[in-house]
Amino acid sequence: MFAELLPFWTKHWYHVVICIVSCYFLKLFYVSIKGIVFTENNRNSNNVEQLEDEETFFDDEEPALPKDLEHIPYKYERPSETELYSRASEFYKIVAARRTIRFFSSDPVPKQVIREIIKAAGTIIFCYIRKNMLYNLSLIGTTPSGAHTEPWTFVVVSNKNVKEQIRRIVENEEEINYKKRMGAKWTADLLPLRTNWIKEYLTTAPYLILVFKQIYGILPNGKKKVHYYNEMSTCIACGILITAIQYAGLVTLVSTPLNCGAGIRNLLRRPPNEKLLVLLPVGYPAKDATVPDLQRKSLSDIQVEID
Ligand SMILES: N[C@@H](Cc1ccc(O)c(I)c1)C(=O)O
Repeated sequence: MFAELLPFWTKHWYHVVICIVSCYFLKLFYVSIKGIVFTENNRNSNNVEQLEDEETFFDDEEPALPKDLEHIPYKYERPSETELYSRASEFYKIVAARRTIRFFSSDPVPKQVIREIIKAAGTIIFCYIRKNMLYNLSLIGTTPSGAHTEPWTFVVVSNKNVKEQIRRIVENEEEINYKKRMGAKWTADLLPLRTNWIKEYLTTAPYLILVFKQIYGILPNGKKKVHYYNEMSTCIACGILITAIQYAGLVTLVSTPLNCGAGIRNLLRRPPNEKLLVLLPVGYPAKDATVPDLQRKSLSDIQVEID
């Protein structure tokens, strides 16, 4: 059979060689691109213990939840229809008073208040620094999540020095964002809000809450655990967080620092499975705080009823 194919090889050998050489260069190209992307994602990460993708893989045998998970009766007291309406209206009044605040008082807020707020949202990591070491303390919370994986981490920063470093990272990137990355249309659209790259609130607010989504979890055996709907679950947790801040009587601002994710993650020594979603300064508003005079869409603009 090989002898039969001999005329083919002798005629087309150079095609085969070209094919092999092309595959080799294609692989070289892939490896170098992967290297660039990986290095870019892990810049400034010297202090972080790396969990590289090659070292962890999904453990399919491990179920997300125990197979024999017990189901227990749900304790519920049905409110009257009058009570339903009055509670819904009362809640609406509380959340309707919420505004995005960019001017904060530096007055201290008891840490216990912040802990209660974050308990309402999800797992919290309280960071504190002693003798140049960063320590974490964790609690658990209420938000629903895909397969109950609770794919979030809330880092609460009150340390002056860490807040200053975060501000430096954010302002450096935001200056580039405003001057180059966002483009003329975007900056023009933001002009009425009077925002710019100078973020004083990052150092005046007593707390910065940094919300990370965990794109996968790590099992005790070091393998990856699937975190279903991790972004959606963490966004829901952020909604509960903002509402809890408002209900407690404090103010916040949802800031989304473009291009700051890796820098802040490394500064806070968070692992590579955690990606920064939003950053919320939390505290009292400054006495002379102002807000843009905005109107919200009406119910008929946002709701469609199908009976
Ligand atoms: N993140 C930037 C820019 C910004 C600000 C407000 C806003 O509604 C939008 I869209 C973008 C900043 O915080 O300045």
